[in-house]
Order: sequence, then structure tokens, then C-alpha cells
Amino acid sequence: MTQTTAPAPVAHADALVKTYGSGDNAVAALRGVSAAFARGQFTAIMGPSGSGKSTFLHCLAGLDTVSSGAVVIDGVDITTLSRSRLTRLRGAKLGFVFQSFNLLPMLTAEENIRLTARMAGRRVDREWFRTLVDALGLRDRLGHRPAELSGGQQQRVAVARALLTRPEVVFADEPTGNLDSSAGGEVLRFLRAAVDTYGQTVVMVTHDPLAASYADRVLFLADGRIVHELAGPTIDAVHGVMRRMEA
Ligand SMILES: Nc1ncnc2c1ncn2[C@@H]1O[C@H](COP(=O)(O)OP(=O)(O)OP(=O)(O)O)[C@@H](O)[C@H]1O
Repeated sequence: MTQTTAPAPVAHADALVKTYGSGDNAVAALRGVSAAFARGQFTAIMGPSGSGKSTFLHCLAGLDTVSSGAVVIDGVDITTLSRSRLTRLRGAKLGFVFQSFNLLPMLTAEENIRLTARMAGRRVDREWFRTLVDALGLRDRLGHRPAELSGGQQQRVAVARALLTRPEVVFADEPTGNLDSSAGGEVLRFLRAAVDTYGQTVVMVTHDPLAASYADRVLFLADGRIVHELAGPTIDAVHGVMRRMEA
């Protein structure tokens, strides 16, 4: 008899607790959150304002410290790493896309795309660079600075930068929050294609049920806890869970 075992997740969080401040001013942002992220899976994180979405993403991505619990990326508990080892691991294994693009204004699109790889001392695979630039429609924009690009183009530059190092996980915090629906759709379609074509793992915080419907599953947070998980989300199903959470 052959036994099939589920592949180990590329990232997981165990009993994450995050409290900001102390004493009377303490705010419990995460109250024991556990979740596993399989390789090649696209997860959306949703929930009301203040439910802990950004805190969860930042703790998972090693951008914020945790109060207790563990975050394991590719077999390493990142909550135990020194600051410098954590910085190296982020550069080597993680990619980031933020709502506000976070491009350096004095660098061209191409320089911005190469920046993370350069800072991590990673050699850039030319073929992969070209594949990403073409898939994101940036070929004739490479010499432009961010101020000369539309919001959608800037975010596509940020997405190319995030994927250039072939990270274990891409973390995206409201990546379409500053984009109109057409530019947002392009970014989401590309993230979906990166999951389907390259087996990229993506974790994305969003307020938008349409954006969440591009994911393989949605984790819903409320008051610092995961309260629901939806697989194969449709826009209607996401709206349905949100309505039930508000009731
Ligand atoms: N640096 C901080 N200092 C103190 N409290 C914080 C800090 N960051 C977040 N919080 C609090 O932690 C809780 C969770 O915040 P978080 O930003 O993670 O929520 P969110 O679900 O991402 O919200 P939104 O959808 O509004 O962005 C909130 O009560 C927030 O006020």
C-alpha cells in the first residue's frame, strides 16, 4: 500500500500572539493565530479593519516581532533569528509587494526591479528577468523612473522586483489598494499566473472580495483570531462570509 503524505508547508505560523504596548495601553493584535501555507498556494487574508491582518502578514514575513509563538519559513523559525540573519533570510527567501509600491524614486524601473536581488547579493538570471518583464508588460518602461509610470506600472515593477529572486513566499499587503480596477486586475491576474505557472506561494492581505476571489483560499480574521477559512472563494461566497461576520 502506498501512503501519501501532504507536503510540508513552505511557511507556517504556530500560536502567534502579538501585543502592542503594555499595561493599560496594551492592544492584543493577534491572540493565537496558527496557519500553514502550502507551496504553490495563493492565500488571501481578510477581515474587518483592526482585525490584525497587517500585523499577521508582518509577523509572518519577519517585518515585525511576535510576542509569542513561532513563524517557520522553509524549516527555519524566524522568530529566533538575530536581526542580521533575519534580514538575510528576507532577502533570500521572501518577496514583498506593498500598497504604496515602495519604489525608489531616483532609480529606473529596471534598477528598482533588480534592487532586492542586488542587495541580497543574488545573481540575476537574465532569462527569468526577461520572462518577468514581458509577462508584466514592462519591456518599454524599463528606463523610466517611478514618477514617469502609472500606478499600475509602478505596482507591476514592484511585483517583478518581488519575484526576481524566486522567493519561497511573496507577501502582498493590499497590493491593489491604490489601483483602479483595471490596473488592479492586471496585478491580480499576474499573481494568479505566477502561482499556476511557476508554483509561486503568495499570501495577500486585502479588503476587496474581488481581489480575494483570485486566491485559492481566504483566511478570515476577527479580533486577532482566524474565525473562518474559505476554499475556492467566489466573490459571492466572500461577501457571504463577510456579512455573517458583521451580523
Ligand atoms: N504599531 C502599533 N502600535 C499599537 N497598536 C497597533 C500597532 N499596529 C497595529 N496596532 C493595533 O493592532 C490591531 C490590529 O491592527 P492591524 O493593522 O493589524 O489591523 P488590520 O486588520 O490590518 O486593519 P486595517 O484593515 O484597518 O489595515 C488594531 O487594534 C491596531 O490599532
